[in-house]
Amino acid sequence: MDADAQKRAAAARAVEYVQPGMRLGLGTGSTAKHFVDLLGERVRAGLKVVGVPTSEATFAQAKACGIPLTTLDETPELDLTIDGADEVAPDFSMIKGGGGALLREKIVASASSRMVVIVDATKWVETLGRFALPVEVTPFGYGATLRAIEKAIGTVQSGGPLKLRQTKDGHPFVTDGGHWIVDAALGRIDDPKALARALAAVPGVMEHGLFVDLASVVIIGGPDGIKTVERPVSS
Ligand SMILES: O=C[C@H](O)[C@H](O)[C@H](O)COP(=O)(O)O
Repeated sequence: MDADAQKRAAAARAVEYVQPGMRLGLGTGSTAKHFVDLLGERVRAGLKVVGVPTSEATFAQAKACGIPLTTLDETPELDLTIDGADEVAPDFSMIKGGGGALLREKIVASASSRMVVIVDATKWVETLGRFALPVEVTPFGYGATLRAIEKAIGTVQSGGPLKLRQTKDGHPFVTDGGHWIVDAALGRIDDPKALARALAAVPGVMEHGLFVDLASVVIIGGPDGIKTVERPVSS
């Protein structure tokens, strides 16, 4: 099985967590796209659910698939969110935001009773940080915010290059919320909770891609099949 087939297999397993009548958070990215696709098949076969998309891309896909959609204004509490991730560690801390959807993804996941994360086996890592950590910032005061992010990281661990995410034509990548993204190449993140707190305290940071204490199940699609891991009981 190649990586894409592993993602689809994980997504297919995640569909089994969906029950009739559920209010669902619909994730973003190439793995979540498989889930939305498979959920659409179930909906067209008669399953009744309602979804809140975490990005404009997922909104368009879910709508095209015929999945009934709502918003967090109409439906502020969700039963289950299914989403991908860029890295997941054994304590279920994660890096998300490789596709730039982290802010809406975190709001939707936080409004959900459960979050099921679907990944291929390459994303399951011992320590987070090989994937550059996305930090979403408001464009106003960008230079000052960048310095403050650097300092905040320095209070917790050693830093690394911070890079403004750009489109192919050299313009800043703009998120669905109208913000920019700084990718922090940290190499390793030994204390995700402490780093999450430090980054959240920086004015100008709208959200960061560290998701801690949110996922309850991780479904990993590997070359030899699917593995489902339940969140360890925290001490
Ligand atoms: O912003 C994007 C999201 O956090 C994605 O869920 C994450 O980047 C994983 O995406 P993919 O499934 O495409 O690797």
